[in-house]
Amino acid sequence: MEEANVLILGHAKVGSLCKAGEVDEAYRYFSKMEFQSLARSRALFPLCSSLRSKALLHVSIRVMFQEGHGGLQSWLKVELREVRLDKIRQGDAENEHVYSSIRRCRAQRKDYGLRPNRQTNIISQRAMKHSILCKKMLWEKKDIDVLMHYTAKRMEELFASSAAIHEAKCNQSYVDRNCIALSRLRSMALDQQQPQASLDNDEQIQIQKHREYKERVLSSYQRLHGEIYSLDPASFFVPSFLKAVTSKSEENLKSIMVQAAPGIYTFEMLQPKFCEMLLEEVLHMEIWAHDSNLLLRRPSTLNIFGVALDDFGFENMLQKLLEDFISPISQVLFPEVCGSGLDSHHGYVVEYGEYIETDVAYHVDDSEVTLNVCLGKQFSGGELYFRGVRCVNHMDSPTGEEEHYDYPHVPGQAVLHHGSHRHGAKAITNGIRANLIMWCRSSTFRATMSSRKEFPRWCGKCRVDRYNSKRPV
Ligand SMILES: O=C(O)CCC(=O)C(=O)O
Ligand SMILES: [Fe+2]
Repeated sequence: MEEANVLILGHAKVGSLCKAGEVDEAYRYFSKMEFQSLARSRALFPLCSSLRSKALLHVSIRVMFQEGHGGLQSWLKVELREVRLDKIRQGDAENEHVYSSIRRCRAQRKDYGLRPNRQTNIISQRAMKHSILCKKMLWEKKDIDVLMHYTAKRMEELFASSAAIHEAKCNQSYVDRNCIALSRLRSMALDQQQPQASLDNDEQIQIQKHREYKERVLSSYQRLHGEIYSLDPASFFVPSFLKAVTSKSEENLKSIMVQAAPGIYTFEMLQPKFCEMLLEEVLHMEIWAHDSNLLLRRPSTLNIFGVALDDFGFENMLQKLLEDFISPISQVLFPEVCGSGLDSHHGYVVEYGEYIETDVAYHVDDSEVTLNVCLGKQFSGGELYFRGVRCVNHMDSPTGEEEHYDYPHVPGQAVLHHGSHRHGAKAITNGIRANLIMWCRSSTFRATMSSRKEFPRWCGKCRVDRYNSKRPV
């Protein structure tokens, strides 16, 4: 095999087998991939001359970048699915992500030699930069060859790293609470009222950094669509939503809501034009950050790709959306947590793609109520799965059969749920999905919650326990 003929663009395993002269083994891998109907990935593997002789003569390098990445990702998923299935067979994983204990999870992480958060952070930052550059090139319509050249250089490294991340994530089966800590810090960061003395040194440093970050963004970012930074209900919302909420009638409000499952409400909300503009704005932010050598802050510990909108000047618009629209709806639908209204928020856009990031770990939000609206674009998979509402004491308790609900995202459509409703998002299997998410909070609820002794009525486990304790033995 002539070394010079070896062109390795993609899969680390196939690549290293080729390099080592293990052509038959490489071919076996490649055939397996074809067998899994991943034929379009073919173009990603411009293999060495010996492989070509095995009927792969028509391999073309000039494949669209996204298609190529899709191929790789699919291949990765096939492998991971097998790993996961093995674990299920061994009785080592129950019910997708949901039931297992924290102890087992920690042990597994140790096995992989990973500290997922740190590791994920480092890799994701690299992947993020890579993705943004690629997006930017596509945006500027650069020659696809240049793009492929860049991709080729980075792919092997990124691919190997993301395999490790995905493996770690697939085994994460307890409720991820990191997002709560980070979000607490974030909300403190810009809140001058917070008694700073109660914070430790690390927290103070983080807060200061966030403040500086926000100042830097706000002072130099040039908006693409200035008009979406102030709330314009008539152009943002579909007429049915606008009419129902502005009528201020509980009956009208309920008439546009579908209760998909207990405590999960869906309704048509955003106009396609607004979704499109918001997505363009987010891309514009990412490109600007890349060009300015600014590492974008992640919207939460759960998401690698996406932008915290409040850092970019959307704070007032989202606050108005909260006060005028989401709060009145939530007072009707979730009186137990926001009867007195919602008064603060954390708003962001998240993005998922076959290559970038496909799913979200099982978690609860740092919110009383969460608004989640799909912005598009075309995708399959990525369902939001819900597994029952729980208070902090019962976060990892099992899910009852009746608490299982999977919601398929639809562009423009919103879902509103209790922040403590345990949930996650399944992997998307095709395309790109982006969502606008707003964690909505009530200071009144938080103040009274901390002094309350009795069980919360909204927690599924507390309810069952109370019922059982009252039953005659
Ligand atoms: O991607 C989604 O739809 C869910 C994301 C989510 O749950 C979150 O960001 O808190
Ligand atoms: Fe969430």
